[in-house]
Amino acid sequence: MTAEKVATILGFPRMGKDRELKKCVEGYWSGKINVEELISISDKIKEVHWELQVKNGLDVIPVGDFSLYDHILDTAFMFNVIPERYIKATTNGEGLTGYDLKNIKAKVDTYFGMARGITMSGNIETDGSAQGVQALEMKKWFDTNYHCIVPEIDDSTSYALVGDSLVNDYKKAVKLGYRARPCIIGPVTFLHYCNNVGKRLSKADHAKKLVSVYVDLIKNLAGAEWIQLDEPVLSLDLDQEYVDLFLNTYNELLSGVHGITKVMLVNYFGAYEDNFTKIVSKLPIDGIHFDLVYGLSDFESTHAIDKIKNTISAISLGVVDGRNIWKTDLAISLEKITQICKSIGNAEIDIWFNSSCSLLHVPHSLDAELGRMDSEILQWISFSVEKIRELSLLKNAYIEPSLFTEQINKNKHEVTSRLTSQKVKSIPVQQQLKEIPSTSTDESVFSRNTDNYERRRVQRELFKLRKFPTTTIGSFPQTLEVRKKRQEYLKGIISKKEYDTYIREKTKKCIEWQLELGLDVLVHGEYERTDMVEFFGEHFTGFCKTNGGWVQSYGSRCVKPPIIYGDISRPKPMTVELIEYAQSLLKGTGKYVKGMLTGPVTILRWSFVRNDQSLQTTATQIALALQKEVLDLEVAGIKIIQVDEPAIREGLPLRKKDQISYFKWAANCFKLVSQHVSNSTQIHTHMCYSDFNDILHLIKDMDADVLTIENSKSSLKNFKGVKGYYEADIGPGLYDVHSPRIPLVEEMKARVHELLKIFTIEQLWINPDCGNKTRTEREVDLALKNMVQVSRELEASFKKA
Ligand SMILES: Nc1nc2c(c(=O)[nH]1)N[C@@H](CNc1ccc(C(=O)N[C@@H](CCC(=O)N[C@@H](CCC(=O)N[C@@H](CCC(=O)O)C(=O)O)C(=O)O)C(=O)O)cc1)CN2
Ligand code: MET
Ligand SMILES: [Zn+2]
Repeated sequence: MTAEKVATILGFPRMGKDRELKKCVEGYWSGKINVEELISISDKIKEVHWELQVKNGLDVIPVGDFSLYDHILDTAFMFNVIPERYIKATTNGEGLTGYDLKNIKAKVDTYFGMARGITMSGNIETDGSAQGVQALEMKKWFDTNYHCIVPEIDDSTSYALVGDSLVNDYKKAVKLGYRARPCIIGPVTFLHYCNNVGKRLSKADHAKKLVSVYVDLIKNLAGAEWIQLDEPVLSLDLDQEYVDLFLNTYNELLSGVHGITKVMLVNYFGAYEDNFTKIVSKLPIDGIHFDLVYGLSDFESTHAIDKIKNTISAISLGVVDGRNIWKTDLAISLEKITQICKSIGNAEIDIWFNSSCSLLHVPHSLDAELGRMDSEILQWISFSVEKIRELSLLKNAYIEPSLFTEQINKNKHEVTSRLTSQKVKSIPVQQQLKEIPSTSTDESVFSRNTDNYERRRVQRELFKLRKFPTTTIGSFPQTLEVRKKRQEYLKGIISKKEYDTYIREKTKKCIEWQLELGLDVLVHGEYERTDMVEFFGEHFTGFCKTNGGWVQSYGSRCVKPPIIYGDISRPKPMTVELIEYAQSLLKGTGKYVKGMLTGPVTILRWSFVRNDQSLQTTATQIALALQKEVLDLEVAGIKIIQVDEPAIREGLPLRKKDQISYFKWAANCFKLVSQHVSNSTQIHTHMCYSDFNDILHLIKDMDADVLTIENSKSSLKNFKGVKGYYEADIGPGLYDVHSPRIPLVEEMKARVHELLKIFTIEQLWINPDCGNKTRTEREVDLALKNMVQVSRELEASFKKA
C-alpha cells in the first residue's frame, strides 16, 4: 500500500461569503426568524461551505468546525457543561424537569443564554434590580483576536454526551459523498479554558471524569477514519502538572478508542518544543500535525520525525498560513515538504497538506475584493478559498511536479513581486526608522522629559479636576442611523460634505449630552470611525482596506482587519479637525476633550501584518506615524490625549522566552507615540479584554498619566497585591459595557470602596470598562447618569470626612 497524499484544512470560517451566519443568528435574536429557520439556514451555510471546500480541491473536509456562536461553547454544550442557572432561566424557572433536550428552542436559547446572558423578570435594560442571568465570560483564543466563551465547571458538573450535532454533521457530510473528518477541541485545551468554580475537584479530577465522555463521543463517530483533536495548549510552556494531566488523559482516551478510529493530534500557533519529547512522543497517537508557519522550530532543533515515524500513520504539514492573508510561496513550501518527506524515508506515512491552523482567522474569499482592491496588492493575497486552492495545488505539484511548473512559477512571480514592489518601500520612512535606537540600547530615548510625579503636579494645577473625576472610554453608540449614513456616503447617495456635516452634528450632540450628564473629561464620540483600527488603516500609507474581508471576533460580531503591506506613514492629520471642533464647543466651560487614538501595538495586532519584516519594525513605524498625530493634536490645543492599547496583553508571545523582548519593544513603541509632548499634556491609555496580572510591569513601563482598565468582570483580581505598585492615575472600569444591564449606584460605589483599599483617592478615576459603541443611547444615558452620581456622592462623602 502506498502512502496517500491528502489536501485538507483544520477548519473553515463560519460567517459565510456575505456574513449569512451573522445575519441569521442576529435575525433569530431579534425575533425576525424562528428556531427552525435558524437551524435550516445555518445547516445550509454548512453544506455550501463543504461543497465549496471540495470544489476547490480538498480531499478531506473538517466537520465540527462550524458553530452558531463559538466552538468552545459548543464543546461545553455537547458535554453537558451547562450551569443549571441557564437551563432554569430558559425554562422560566422550571429547571431541569421543564427542560427537554428535544425541545429545540429551549436548547438553542440555553446555548445563546450562556453566551449572551438571559433576562428573566423585569426589564434588565432599564431596571437594574431586574432578575437575569449574566453571560459566561469571554477570553481571547490564545494570541488571536478571536474570543471564546469560558465554560464554567463545578464540583457538581456531570459530564455527559448530550449534544449530537457533531455526529449528525458527520453523517450528513458522509451522506453527501464527502470524505469528512470530525474535529473536536481536545480535553486538555477545553479544560484549560474552563473556569473551575468548584472547591473540591482540581482540573485533573475533572479530566478523569471528562475523558470517558470523549471516548463515548468518538465511539459514536465510528466509521470515521480519522478524528482531529485540537490541543493548541501544546504551544504553551506547560509545567509538570500539566504534562502529567496531558499524559494521563490521552493514555486513557487513546486506549478507549483504540481500533475504532485514528487520532490526529493537532497543535497550532507555535511549536511543540519540549512538549514534543515530554508529551507527544510518549503517546500512542496515529498522526500528528505541525504548524510549519509559526512552529517551524520543531524541525530545526529536534529530530521530531525520527522519534515518531515508526509509530504514526499520517503526518499533517501546516504549510499554509491560517492567520495571515499572504499568498503561500509554493516553491518554498514544496521544498519544506520534500525535506520532511525525505526524513520520513521509507516509512508508510500519509502526508496531509494542511493549513497551519483553522482558517477561522482569515476572511472567506477574495471575491468581494475583485475589481475593488488595487490589482497589484490583490495578486499578493489569499483568503480562505484561495488558500484551499493553494493546498490542492501543493499536493498535486508534489505528486506530479512537471504538470504544474507553470502554476508554481506564476505563484513565485506574484509572491516575489511584493518583496520588490515600489509600493512596499518608502525611503523616508526607513530613514526615520534608522534614527530610532534599537530597543536593546538606551531606553531613556523613549521616555518623556520628566517623571510621572512632576507631570502630575503640573497637570493637577492646569486641569483642576474634582476628586473622582469622571470620563468615558471614547466611543458613543454606533447606532443604525450612524451606520446607515456611512453606507449612504460610501455608496455615493450622499456627498462627503453631507456626511461630514452629519458627523459634526452627532459630535456636537454628544458633547452637549456629556455636559448635561456632568462628565468631567469629555470625548468626541468616535462617530466617524467604523472601527478603531480600520479607521487609522484608512489614513496611513502602507495600509490597504478590504471591502468584505470580515473575520469573526466573537459570536456574531466581526471585524475587517486592514492589510499592512508597506512602510507606514501619515500623510496628513487624521483626527485633529473633529477633535478640535469638539473642544471648540467647550469654550468657557473649563472642560477638556480627550483626543482619541489607537496605539501602535493594537493597530499592529488587529491588522494583517507584513511577514517580510519583524513585528517590532512595523510597530515602530506605526508609532512614529502616531507621534505626528499626537504633536498635531497638541498644537491644536488638545491637552488630553488617549492612546488605546486594548490588545497589549494579546500581543504577549505564548512562550516565556519570547516575552522579554516583547515587553521592551511594546512599551517603547507606546512611549514613542507620546514622548515629545509637554509635561502639561495628559496622556491616557485604555486596556481591556484580558487578565493583566502577567503584564503589570509592562503597564507601568508604558508610563501613561492615566490608565482606564477593564476590571468589572474580573472583580479586582487584576490588582490584588499591587498596592503601592502602580502610582499613576487609574480608572478601573466600574461596570461592564458589554451587558445591557444598567449598573446601580450602590454597586458601583461598593466597587470604589474596594478599590480604595488598593489605590489612593487622588489616583482614582470613575469610568466604564470600555467604549459605548455597542450599547443603545438610552442604555448609555442611564448608566452614565448613575456613574456620575457615584462620583458626586463619593466626592461629598470624602469632603465631609
Ligand atoms: N478591530 C477590532 N478588534 C477588536 C475590537 C475592536 O473594536 N476592533 N474590540 C474587541 C472585539 N469587539 C468587537 C465589538 C464590536 C464589533 C462590531 O460591532 N462589529 C460590527 C462591524 C463594525 C463595522 O465595521 N461596521 C460598519 C458597517 C459594516 C456593515 O455591516 N456594512 C454592511 C452594510 C450595512 C448597511 O447597509 O446598513 C455590509 O457591508 O454588508 C460601519 O460602522 O460602517 C459587526 O459585526 O456588525 C466587533 C468587535 C476586540 N477586538
Ligand atoms: C476595545 S477598546 C475601545 C476603545 C475605544 N476608544 C472605544 O471607546 O471604543
Ligand atoms: Zn476597551
